[in-house]
Amino acid sequence: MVRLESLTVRYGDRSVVDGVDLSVGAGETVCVLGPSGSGKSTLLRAVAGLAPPAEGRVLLGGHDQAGVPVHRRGVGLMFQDHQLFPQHDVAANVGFGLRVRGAGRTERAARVAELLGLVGLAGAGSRTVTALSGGEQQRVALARALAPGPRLLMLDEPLGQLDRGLRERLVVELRSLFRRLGTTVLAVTHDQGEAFALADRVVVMREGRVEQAGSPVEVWSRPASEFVARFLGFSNVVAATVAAGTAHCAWGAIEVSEGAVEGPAALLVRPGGVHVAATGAPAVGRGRPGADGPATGLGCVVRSRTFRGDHVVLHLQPERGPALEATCSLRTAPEEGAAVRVAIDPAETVLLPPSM
Ligand SMILES: Nc1ncnc2c1ncn2[C@@H]1O[C@H](COP(=O)(O)OP(=O)(O)OP(=O)(O)O)[C@@H](O)[C@H]1O
Repeated sequence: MVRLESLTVRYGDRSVVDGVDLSVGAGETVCVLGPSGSGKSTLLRAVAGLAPPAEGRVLLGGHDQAGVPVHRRGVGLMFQDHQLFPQHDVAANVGFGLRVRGAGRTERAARVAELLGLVGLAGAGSRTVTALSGGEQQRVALARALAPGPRLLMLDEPLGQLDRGLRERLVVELRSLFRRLGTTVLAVTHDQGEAFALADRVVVMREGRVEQAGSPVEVWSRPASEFVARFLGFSNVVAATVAAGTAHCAWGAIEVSEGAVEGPAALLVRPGGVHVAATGAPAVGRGRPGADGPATGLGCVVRSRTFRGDHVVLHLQPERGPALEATCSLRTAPEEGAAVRVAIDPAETVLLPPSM
């Protein structure tokens, strides 16, 4: 449905999108994820025809879109600030694209009613858009983008301005709606939770380039780089050297898979893989084990605890190496200031390429 070949978009002499190759299959939902300024919106604008490529090609349905204007690309756009027409009611907003295309009054009314039903706003056609809640406005914007039956729906931070609870609910609704309609979707967001809940495939961007692409599970379980790991919120990353199935790092020696590439690397430890046991011993004045001892008894001090509903996140200062984050149950969480020993579970680690 969508194919980007070495797509580059420049502002002045700066490549904001830099040689991106990406495909989106029919009926697939792809979410482009990345920090602010990584080029996500520009990528979307290039596909829509709002930002001309400096190099490379945009193909939709196999056809090169060079020179094809926005309104002839057959794409539906929905932006963060949903840009509804405040002077028109809900039905006129949803029917806007149909009217532009010359659809008659009866056809328009039927299609608008159908779409309002789809987005859970049946019967709301005569309401004023300014009197709707943020979530309702979002649904109207979605119905408007879907109304002309676009072959591709593009969403830019679709749920950006809504509160967390509403976003989580809408993401689930959107996903089932897209599945039902078989809509092809290319969305951009900086919110990884949103991307992971919505997408069949996520694409992580960094400074105009694709850093990693894969299913949510693949990216989550095997981040390709320290950048991706940190972007996903993992902070336990340390420089390591791999030799004979062991990663040697400041936190100790940790078993890795037999086939692991030897030499310099970075090691990610998931917070759930940092197992904490209280020592009862004072935090200071402990004997220091060797700099590369086994990571089964790394002494740490609990710097802070953050309550997260069903678990507690502990911020630990190890006796050597960078800070560590651990999760544990409410029942077993040690107090701030407590001295603990941690064991690192090798099954909860990921070897990453060495960081630059
Ligand atoms: N019209 C423009 N002229 C010059 N520079 C621009 C223009 N539009 C965007 N940029 C720059 O291009 C870079 C990428 O912007 P873009 O909006 O694509 O990033 P983004 O990843 O979508 O960010 P955000 O999440 O903040 O929206 C930014 O550094 C931005 O300042």
